[in-house]
Amino acid sequence: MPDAPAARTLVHTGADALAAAVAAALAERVAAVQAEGRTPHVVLTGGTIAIAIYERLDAEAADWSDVVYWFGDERFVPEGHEDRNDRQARDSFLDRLSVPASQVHSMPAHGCSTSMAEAADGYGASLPDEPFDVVLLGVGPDGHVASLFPGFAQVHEQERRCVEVFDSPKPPPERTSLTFPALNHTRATWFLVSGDGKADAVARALAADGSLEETPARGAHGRDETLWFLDEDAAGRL
Ligand SMILES: O=C1O[C@H](COP(=O)(O)O)[C@@H](O)[C@H](O)[C@H]1O
Repeated sequence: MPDAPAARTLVHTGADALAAAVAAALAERVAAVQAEGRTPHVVLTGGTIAIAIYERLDAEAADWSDVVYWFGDERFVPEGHEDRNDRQARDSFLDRLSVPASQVHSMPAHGCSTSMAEAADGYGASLPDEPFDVVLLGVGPDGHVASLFPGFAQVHEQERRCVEVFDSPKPPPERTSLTFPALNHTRATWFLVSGDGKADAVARALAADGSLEETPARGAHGRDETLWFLDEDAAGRL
């Protein structure tokens, strides 16, 4: 298989401009896939900039109901809890754009009938065989993506597509997360990063040398495209 193309950075003046640009780019990509006669599969992330992007998604710019939505990670708290990434996505765009619940594949919540490991494996087994169209990823100041944290064994998982995470350094402590084999089964990976607090992580992720152990974001890439949507603060140490 040919090597994935090199990552590209797209730097915007601030968080608002970044959010508007990603919202427009996502609408364009979704509409382009729909024009090919396919239903796009998009992996959602949580996080501050992601919510700002979701709030800007324009009802007229694409058919948001004809998209299948997945999650890159989730907080293992009860359904409807405000810490849930799916709750944040519902509040910021899924409900507003009347996306049917059948199009949204949430990760299991605390209170489901299985263990976290079984819940993670069940989600992994439900993932499509075809590559995702776009995987959206926020990046933590420590360089984590999804719930793959520096120094955690889950960063190196090669067999399971979704895993349980205990003792997350960022609350809440219990989570489930796609692994790199699942996250990288995608045509496009878009990193969404805003703010000075993430500038070191961005610089480490894009440096020629470095380790996945220290900066998990180094491990995510798309088969056709890897884009880093940044604001000037997040790009400040490149
Ligand atoms: O815990 C998480 O954090 C990251 C980034 O969040 P932010 O608030 O620093 O932007 C997010 O990408 C991930 O999905 C989430 O579970």
